[in-house]
Amino acid sequence: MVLTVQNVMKSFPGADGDVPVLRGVSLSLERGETLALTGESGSGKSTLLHLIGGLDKVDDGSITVAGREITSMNDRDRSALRRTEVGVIFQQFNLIPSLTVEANIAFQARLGGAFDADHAARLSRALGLGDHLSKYPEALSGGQQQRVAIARTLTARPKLVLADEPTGNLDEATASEVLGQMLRLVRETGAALLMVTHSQSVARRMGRHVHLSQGHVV
Ligand SMILES: Nc1ncnc2c1ncn2[C@@H]1O[C@H](COP(=O)(O)OP(=O)(O)OP(=O)(O)O)[C@@H](O)[C@H]1O
Repeated sequence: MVLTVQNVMKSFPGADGDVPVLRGVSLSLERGETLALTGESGSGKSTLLHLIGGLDKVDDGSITVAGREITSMNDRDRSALRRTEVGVIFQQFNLIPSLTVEANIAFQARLGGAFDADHAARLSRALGLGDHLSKYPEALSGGQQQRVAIARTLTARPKLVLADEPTGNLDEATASEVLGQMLRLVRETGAALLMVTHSQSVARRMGRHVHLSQGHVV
């Protein structure tokens, strides 16, 4: 199992006391599995992704990533795990403007000490970025920038990829193509993928689908 989420609870402070967002969420993902996470706006999808990514802390319950329980880890160990085992792809690409495409792609793997130039070159080619490696992000289209963000994440060989509406701001045809490339590469690298999406057509292309409602997975 790459990911096990057990009975996770999370509330945020509101005007009239704490407002529960996750009320006992459980799910799991095996190596190579792809899972779509849907739910209404405000249902807690991003919150759950942040907790799994170790960017926020649960109130109760446990989260195990690549065999390690993260809720009891200190911040340093959690960031180390995030660098080496977890890859995150958000709607905003968060590319570094002063680095070339090639350096952006290498960045995360270098940070985690796992850079493999051949692997990076293969991923760049597979994502159609071969001719753009010496350019800077500003010279690329949105779809190309998103492909760089995907290549950057997968170059680090994460066991778990967390994606929050990664193709949400691309036109339909480009979104479909980028998603196809991403799914193929995730499968090839054997990673597990958890993807938040509002799109039923995106959800249908994933191996499994869970829906977040009233603080529970249904
Ligand atoms: N840091 C925070 N402090 C207070 N409330 C928060 C915080 N983060 C999220 N919330 C609240 O938790 C609820 C769930 O938010 P979350 O962003 O997880 O929803 P979502 O399902 O990802 O929504 P969307 O589809 O609109 O992105 C919302 O009511 C939000 O206002």
